[in-house]
Amino acid sequence: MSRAKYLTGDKEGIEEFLARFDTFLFDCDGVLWSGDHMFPGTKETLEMLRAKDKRLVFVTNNSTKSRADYKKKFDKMGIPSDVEEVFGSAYSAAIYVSRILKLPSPKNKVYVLGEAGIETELDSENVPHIGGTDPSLRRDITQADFDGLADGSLLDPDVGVVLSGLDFHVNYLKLAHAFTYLRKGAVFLATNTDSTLPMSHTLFLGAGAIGSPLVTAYGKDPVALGKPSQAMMDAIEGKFKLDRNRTCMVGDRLNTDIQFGIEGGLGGTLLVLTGVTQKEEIMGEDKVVVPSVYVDKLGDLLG
Ligand SMILES: O=C(O)[C@H](O)[C@H](O)COP(=O)(O)O
Ligand SMILES: [Mg+2]
Repeated sequence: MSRAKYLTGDKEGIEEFLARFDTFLFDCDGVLWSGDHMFPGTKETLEMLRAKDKRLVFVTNNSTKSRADYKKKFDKMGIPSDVEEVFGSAYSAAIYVSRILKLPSPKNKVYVLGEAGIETELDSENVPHIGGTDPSLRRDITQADFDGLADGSLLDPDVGVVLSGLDFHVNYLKLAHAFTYLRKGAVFLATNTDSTLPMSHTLFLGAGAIGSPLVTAYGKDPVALGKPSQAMMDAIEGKFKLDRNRTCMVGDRLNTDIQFGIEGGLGGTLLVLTGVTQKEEIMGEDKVVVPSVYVDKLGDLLG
């Protein structure tokens, strides 16, 4: 038995739950889709919520895509959306660096371990950056690299931050650059530290797994700016003027999405079982992170 209420098939319970909220914060991977495969009923459920005048915000930890990239994905999936409804961990990290950390220029340059989504969002906040998708880094490390990192001749003196995210092109050379900047005093940030990535209806290495070599070598954890970080929730509240009590977080992962909603004091959290979390993880009276309600898949909200 779970403290969370099971709503699949409970038409009345669904209607009552949805009526409690004006805004739904939607996680993406594992809730709307698995990679490019949209779950059945997703499009219709989002349309139903919009027809009820609910406001939707797409809050993803996937930092490989920018807000504009997600808008293109929504368009490709046939999901009506506005780019301003997307708030990803890459954007969350970019505004943290530019508006909260605010290192004095020129020492505010970011070394990126990640994909173009991070670079695009740093550009949107006029934050200088290196690394990332630089093709010159997609090769084996050489003795000259070791020597150049050691004597500093390969280092950019303006790098003040290392930002780690999901990187499908990670290698020893990129990690060696990031590690050396950390040892030189750079601030250690992460877009998110999800251990796994839901993809093709199974799990692969997530951003947290990609950045873990740095954590092991450097001996310190990064400050993560994605879910469950409340810096992200505060930024979302500020941008969308949330009434937290009338806001619900919809997610597939207990230690990011549901924890994000609970720690953010939202009116409710809804777990779907199409992503990372399995039903057994919310069963039993001893579980710490438990959603308000759960369904097998998002489309079950259609009743
Ligand atoms: O490893 C990652 O970055 C995450 O698994 C992934 O991107 C999660 O995306 P979300 O479920 O927050 O949309
Ligand atoms: Mg997810």
